[in-house]
Amino acid sequence: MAAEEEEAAAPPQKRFYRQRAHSNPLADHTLSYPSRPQDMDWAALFPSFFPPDAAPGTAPARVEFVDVGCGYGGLLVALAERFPQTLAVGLELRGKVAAFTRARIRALRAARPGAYGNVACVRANAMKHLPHFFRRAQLSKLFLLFPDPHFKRTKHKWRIVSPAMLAEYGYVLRPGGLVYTVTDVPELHQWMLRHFGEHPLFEALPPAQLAAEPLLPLLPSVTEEGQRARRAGRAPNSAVFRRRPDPPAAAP
Ligand SMILES: C[S@@+](CC[C@H](N)C(=O)[O-])C[C@H]1O[C@@H](n2cnc3c(N)ncnc32)[C@H](O)[C@@H]1O
Repeated sequence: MAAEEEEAAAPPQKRFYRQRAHSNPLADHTLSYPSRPQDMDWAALFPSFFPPDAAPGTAPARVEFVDVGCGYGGLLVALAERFPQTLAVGLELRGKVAAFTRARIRALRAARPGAYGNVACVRANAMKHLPHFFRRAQLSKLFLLFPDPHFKRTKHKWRIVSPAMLAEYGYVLRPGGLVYTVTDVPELHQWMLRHFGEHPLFEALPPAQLAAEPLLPLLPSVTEEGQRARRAGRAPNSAVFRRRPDPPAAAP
């Protein structure tokens, strides 16, 4: 095996990918993103789902799950194992963290050919560019796991849950699609409950459906932040919100 391939196949070490805990999502970052969803080169991220010999007219595979602020990729790995036929992408603002997650997925793919081909990570600012990546009603699941709490009132505008962001989540999610939130910060949990509760496009999942939601028990401990919270004895607060059907069009 060539040295380059060996390097690509080795699991990455976090000490080479350290970065400041927070990145200002409103700052100017040098990010590349497509002008429109149809301009995104998804085949480069998920080559096994875009075979060159696909029959003409075959509908191209599309991302269905998005992990907003995926960090070091723990959820993506779990999704790859549980939903191997569903494309899932993690959006991560911090460059080195996104690079770690990409290297982690590369190493997993090399270690188990045929597996992990359905997950990928993109360095992106979900607060600015979500509709550049995804079409209207494209997604069935969105994950907001341990989002940055930004405690100070002056930084609340950096939070990934806000009326403006909910309008975008409502745009990219299909009716019936689900948003999963987990946080170990009770005040942020209340903030998310309030914003989703007040938004006309979302409703909290009724308790009986929440209890039967198969992914929910997994989410608090599958990511690196979740494991950190668990080690520190901080309890996770979870919620699931459903995208309501579109309201009827107004009469002309
Ligand atoms: C506290 S970490 C949680 C990471 C992961 N979800 C977990 O549970 O381990 C929050 C992550 O969201 C990322 N993030 C914050 N704002 C973002 C944005 N606007 N777009 C994409 N990622 C963002 C941060 O860089 C950070 O890695």
